[in-house]
Amino acid sequence: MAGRKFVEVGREGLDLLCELELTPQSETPNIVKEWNCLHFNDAHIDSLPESIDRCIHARVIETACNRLSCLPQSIFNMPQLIKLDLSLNAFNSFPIVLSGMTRLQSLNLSYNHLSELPMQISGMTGLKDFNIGFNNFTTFPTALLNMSKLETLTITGNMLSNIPVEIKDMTGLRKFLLFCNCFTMFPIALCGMASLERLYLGNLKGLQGHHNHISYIPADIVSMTGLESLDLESNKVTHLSPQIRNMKSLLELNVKGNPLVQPPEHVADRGLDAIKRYFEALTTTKGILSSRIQVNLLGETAAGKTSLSHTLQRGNPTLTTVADRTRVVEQGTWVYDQGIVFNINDFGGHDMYKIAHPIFMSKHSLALITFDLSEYDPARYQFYIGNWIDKVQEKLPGIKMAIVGTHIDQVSAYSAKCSFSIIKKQLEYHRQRKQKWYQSQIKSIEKKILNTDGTQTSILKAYEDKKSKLMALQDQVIVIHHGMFVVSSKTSEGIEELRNYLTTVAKERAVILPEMWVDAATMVCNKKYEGSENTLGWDKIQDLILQSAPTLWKERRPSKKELDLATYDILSFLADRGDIIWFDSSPTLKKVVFHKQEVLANILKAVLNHDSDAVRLNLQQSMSISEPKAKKIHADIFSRGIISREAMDCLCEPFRLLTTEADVMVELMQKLELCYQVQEDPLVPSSISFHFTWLFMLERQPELDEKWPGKVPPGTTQLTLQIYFPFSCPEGIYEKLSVRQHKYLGLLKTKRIDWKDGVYAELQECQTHISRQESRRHPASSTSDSIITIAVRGTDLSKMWSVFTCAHDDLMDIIKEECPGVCYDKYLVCPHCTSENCEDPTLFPGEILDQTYLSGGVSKPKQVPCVNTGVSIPTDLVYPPHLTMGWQEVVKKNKNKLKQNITEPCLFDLIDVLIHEGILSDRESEWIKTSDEKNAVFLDFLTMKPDKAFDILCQFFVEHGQYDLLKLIKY
Ligand SMILES: Nc1nc2c(ncn2[C@@H]2O[C@H](COP(=O)(O)OP(=O)(O)OP(=O)(O)O)[C@@H](O)[C@H]2O)c(=O)[nH]1
Repeated sequence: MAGRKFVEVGREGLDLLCELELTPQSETPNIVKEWNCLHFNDAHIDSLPESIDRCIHARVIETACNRLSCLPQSIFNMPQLIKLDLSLNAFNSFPIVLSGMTRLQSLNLSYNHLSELPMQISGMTGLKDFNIGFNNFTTFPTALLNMSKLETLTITGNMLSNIPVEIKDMTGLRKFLLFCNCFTMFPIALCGMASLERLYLGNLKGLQGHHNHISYIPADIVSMTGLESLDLESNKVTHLSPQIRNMKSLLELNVKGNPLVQPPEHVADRGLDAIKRYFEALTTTKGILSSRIQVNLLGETAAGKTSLSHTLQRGNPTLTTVADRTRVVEQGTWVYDQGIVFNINDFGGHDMYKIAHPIFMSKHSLALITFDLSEYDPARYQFYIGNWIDKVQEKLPGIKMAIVGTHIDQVSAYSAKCSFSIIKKQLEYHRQRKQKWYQSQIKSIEKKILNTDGTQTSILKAYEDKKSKLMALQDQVIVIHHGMFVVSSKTSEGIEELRNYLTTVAKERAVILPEMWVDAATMVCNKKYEGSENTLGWDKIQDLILQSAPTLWKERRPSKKELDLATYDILSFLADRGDIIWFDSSPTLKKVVFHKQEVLANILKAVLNHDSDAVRLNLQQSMSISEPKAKKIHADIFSRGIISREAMDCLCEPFRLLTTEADVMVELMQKLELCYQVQEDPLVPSSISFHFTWLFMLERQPELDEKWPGKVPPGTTQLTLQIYFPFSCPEGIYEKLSVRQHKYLGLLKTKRIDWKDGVYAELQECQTHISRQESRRHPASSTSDSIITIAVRGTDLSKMWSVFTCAHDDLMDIIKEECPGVCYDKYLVCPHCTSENCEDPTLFPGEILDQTYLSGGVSKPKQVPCVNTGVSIPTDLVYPPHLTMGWQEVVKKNKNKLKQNITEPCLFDLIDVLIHEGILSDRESEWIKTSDEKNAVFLDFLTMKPDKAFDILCQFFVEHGQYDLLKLIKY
């Protein structure tokens, strides 16, 4: 038993050892002999005491982040030592004393200044895991070649460009990490290594100076018969070898961030199986070089988008008539030549339809921001150009954009030149303004990081995450084609330049596709014009695929599963290039393909129409409803945003939808979170109606003041979160949040009251008030900052936090899904200040809510200062329960439920992950697996581990969809 006990020691242990060093003859205290884990990280030391060998049972020494450049000789006398962490120190040469330590299994010397290793290192016959990442190696240290027992070797972040052929002698090597070196070619010597299981040759973001630039993968890679995982992220690979499909052992392949042509990026994004199927398809049919790109024309009404779209498509100057207004989207195809085709989306400029634009835009598309140069008023830059840039970047950060001024025929050359140079300056000012915002945010987060105590790993992680997200977004700020195009759809002036630009981009993005896919795609696209169906069902799609499939493939008689997979492959490539709209993440909607996008656009237009007269006319013309009913439906839509199922059918009547199609449309509206469903009378199915938050026109009713008075009532507490969007609130964010809240209310309507910019709801004995308002105006750019406020009142803090954190998490999810590029900042308003109605309340960082656990395993102090009022307030008013108790306590509190719900295979997987991350030892794992109460013993071990263990546990539950278990430990 004694041997299994873990005794860890930190700084105090180091102090005691330093005292013992002064008295070499003294007896070693028993406690020192019991220590087996010495944590001396970040201890500001430049040497370890010679007395270290008094810790005769020490198995692990962690002394990262110090200034060590040598080791005490006595370390050699520590026979039990198996793990030594010397990372982030000052070693210029390898500490030779270690070379005789045959039992040492894991040695970390990363982030030192090593450039060579002595031959004696081969004496470390027990070494399995060796990390020399981020040193100064320019060539592979040949001393390692004799170490046949080494299993994991990390040489990340050095300057290697070659690996010697003798590497094959390292027969024990399983995992080889070579991220961020200087490889320009795949190290061919590795191809002979049948034992290698995991190989990392990618690059890490944001790392300066170290980059692998591999562009070619040799076919010989198939000889790596043991390879399970290959990482080539952010290299220059264009073609993968078709042989890759013969690599039976390969389970993971990361080729993100490569300029892929074969397979195309969208195939690679879907994982190794999709890549293998792609190459399989290339064996039955030939590969065709093809480029079909979606071009999105965006801009205000009458900017000249439709005329430009027609001019590009027809190859002749074409003007629309004024009456020809685009609603939502009009689609067209411009065939440049056989291999290059553009799917043009011409979006209506009307405000209401902007919310629908992202549905039609693919992330690999191009955006042309279009404006009428003859009408251009520099004072309205933001309206004509700026808002559109912001909108596109919010929704699809990193997408390629260009600016197009139309009506050049109506502008003199001189004024065109003037406008051109003004707009250029305005674009630059816009870019700088955004960049400045990011810089100030990064600075403020860096300040927060500096002012946070290093033990607060959880909040530090939240800050670091925010910082890296801000830095990534800052890099993408308004990447716009350097020039601006000026064109005329009347005279064709400038059209040639625009066409050249588009075709150059298309050529750069050409990919190789299996002919079978291309043929199937043509069949589906033809249905847009030939068939009478509004949507295509799964069976119909499979019919088309089978019709176009080569005989060879059909003769193989593909199983149902094979046919389903081929259908997925073809549909995802069609969706990626914007030929169809397909919601593959929804179990019911994925069986339906919206191949006629204008049908979808028209239905959205009919339902979201703000034109009261047009809707009245539509209803009056409906065959299925009486006049009084039509009036009621009209009133419901325009006063309350409510559309009954009957009304919906009536609005969709002109599109002659089949019942199944109408059902799909209704489901789609909910999936897109345009509305929530309410059943007024649980016994009457026809009382179902849909509430469109987008259509709410009413102002906040004064009666609401009774339920939610301006001042917090005595005995009640208010938790408040403010999310602040500089420049503007992205369209649809608030509306979606409001719809999403309905999932907690179910079919009940009585417990919520909506108005144009807010919702009040009663949930779990708490009151919730979510609202959106404009704050500061920026006259120079004619934009306003916006704030979404989530407030919860009640008397039971634990229930309040649960409702509050759910609403916060919903909003964060919506931002991630809908507008990952948006700028925002968030604050928790001090509940004490709110109760006192303080004009200038104390604001706590909103990132508090991004933490998953309380660092350090110790409870927070009971009080925190409210700086602006100078009083102390209870901590649980600012920190949710899981952050006041410490995650260990939360796990212990819910141990019974966790114990009952973690299955054995799941537990074993989790143990593997924790061993892999160096958190559980093999002995601990054995102990758990052989015990009768496996889950209980596991949880006991877990609560003794550092915070990283909790992160891994949460991540594991997320990856395995075990949200109930996650909720148990997180909220
Ligand atoms: N002289 C001239 N007229 C143009 C040009 N481009 C468009 N127009 C005219 O400008 C008006 C608006 O053009 P559209 O192409 O319909 O504009 P839009 O951006 O599609 O407008 P919405 O559909 O409302 O969003 C029409 O009367 C066109 O004939 C151009 O380059 N030169």
